[in-house]
Amino acid sequence: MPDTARRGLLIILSSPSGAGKSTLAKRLMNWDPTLSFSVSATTRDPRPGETDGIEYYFKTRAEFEAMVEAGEMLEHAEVFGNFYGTSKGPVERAMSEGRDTLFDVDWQGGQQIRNSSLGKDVVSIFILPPSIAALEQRLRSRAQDSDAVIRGRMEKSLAEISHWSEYDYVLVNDDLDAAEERLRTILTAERVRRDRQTWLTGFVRGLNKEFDDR
Ligand SMILES: Nc1ncnc2c1ncn2[C@@H]1O[C@H](COP(=O)(O)OP(=O)(O)OP(=O)(O)O)[C@@H](O)[C@H]1O
Ligand SMILES: Nc1nc2c(ncn2[C@@H]2O[C@H](COP(=O)(O)O)[C@@H](O)[C@H]2O)c(=O)[nH]1
Repeated sequence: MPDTARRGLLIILSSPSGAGKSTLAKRLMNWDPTLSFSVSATTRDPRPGETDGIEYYFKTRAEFEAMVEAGEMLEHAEVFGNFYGTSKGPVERAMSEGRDTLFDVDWQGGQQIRNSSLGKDVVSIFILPPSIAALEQRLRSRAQDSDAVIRGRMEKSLAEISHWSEYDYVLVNDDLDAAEERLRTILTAERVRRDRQTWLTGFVRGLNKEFDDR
């Protein structure tokens, strides 16, 4: 096989709040521990059981703004009244090691990553709930947010859903096992495509060199 370094894929998961991104991301990470999860920074308060550096890096507004000012962020956005963002460093490191990175970001983050210099390595997946009633039921059964927060998130759900067509894939998270299986299939197919491209790039480079050396 030609010796061309393989680049990691950037796998973006977006959905309205409560459709199941974090649940599916955790399942994918269990299936393939070589995946790197992009831990975002946020100004939102930690939920019970959340640990700094695991689910998020919890920041004050001033700390978050300083990261943006320093040009550290690949993307950032205000979502439900708090700031969320992705640091460039860990993503670039994982990519250069050929490791695929999973992102749980809203549509604004998805757009910014797609439009960044890393955009050609993006595979974007939009996750839909089976119904709006199921979405609300999931937010309530998660039992992590106040009634007012859940109402606010439900009000924004259609605006988030309106961006579905910007994504490479759309999948309905009805049955969790079935949705995980569909995600695995997408990832496996996209990896085959990437590896084929990497191989071909090296092969054509070899042909050019052979031609030049004649
Ligand atoms: N297919 C499913 N069927 C039933 N419940 C589900 C399913 N997928 C996820 N859930 C549940 O729905 C709730 C919300 O899921 P999760 O926290 O993964 O959503 P999310 O999209 O990451 O939300 P947010 O955008 O707010 O972070 C959780 O309690 C989770 O266990
Ligand atoms: N643009 C970004 N959006 C992000 C990022 N990390 C998370 N999110 C999105 O925020 C909402 C709310 O998340 P929650 O943990 O408070 O429930 C959800 O839609 C996430 O996808 C990020 O780095 N950038």
